[in-house]
Amino acid sequence: MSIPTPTDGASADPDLSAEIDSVAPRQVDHERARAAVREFLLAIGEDPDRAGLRDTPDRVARAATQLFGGLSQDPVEVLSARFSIDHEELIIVRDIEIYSTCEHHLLPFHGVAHVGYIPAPDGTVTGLSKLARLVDVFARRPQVQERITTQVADALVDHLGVQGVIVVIEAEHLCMSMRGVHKPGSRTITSAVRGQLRDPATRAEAMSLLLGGKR
Ligand SMILES: Nc1nc2c(ncn2[C@@H]2O[C@H](COP(=O)(O)OP(=O)(O)OP(=O)(O)O)[C@@H](O)[C@H]2O)c(=O)[nH]1
Ligand SMILES: [Zn+2]
Repeated sequence: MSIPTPTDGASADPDLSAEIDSVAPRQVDHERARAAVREFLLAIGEDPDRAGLRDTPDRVARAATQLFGGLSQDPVEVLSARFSIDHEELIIVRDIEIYSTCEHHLLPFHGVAHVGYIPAPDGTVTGLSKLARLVDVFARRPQVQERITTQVADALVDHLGVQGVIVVIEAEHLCMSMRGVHKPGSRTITSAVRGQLRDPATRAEAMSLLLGGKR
């Protein structure tokens, strides 16, 4: 499979350029989620009081706290871990496993994210794990893949002051695999490129490191 040359991931869709500064914590309302799942089980013709389902509303509500935990997390906080190592060249973390939930069907999509950036001119970087945490902050929300890609790139520009960033996400959407069009195995690839990485030579170097002999 070949990856298309990434284009600027910016979009005219206001949803895609949604404000990513400090978010007001939005904790899952456990009791409300529990009641909604019980109601949903009734709606599909199930008996929520049968033995196998009795604890399901509670389990789903607890799972939602993890799956949508990103709604109460602040990307600014993740990127507050920073230090200067006087490095002004490309830094890439690739193959970051990503699990998210499609906002159209509330079904999972999963795959890998690759994040590369050129630090700010003063050589300030963030911890490598923070790039993966940043991906999770945005993935653990009801999402579309394009928005996660855009939000990760913009967070690095806005809150780490990077000179350039490239984000590529490859994922399989279960809403396309197990229902609807029924195309298991199809992969959606999205990219966002900002700043110096929009230069064709720098972008080409980043892409070859990012895909690192995988294809
Ligand atoms: N662009 C984009 N589309 C997505 C994403 N996740 C799911 N979708 C699509 O959202 C669309 C919703 O289309 P609708 O016609 O409103 O819903 P639907 O009738 O369930 O569509 P089908 O999936 O084609 O059965 C579908 O084409 C999905 O494939 C995503 O991350 N990005
Ligand atoms: Zn979907």
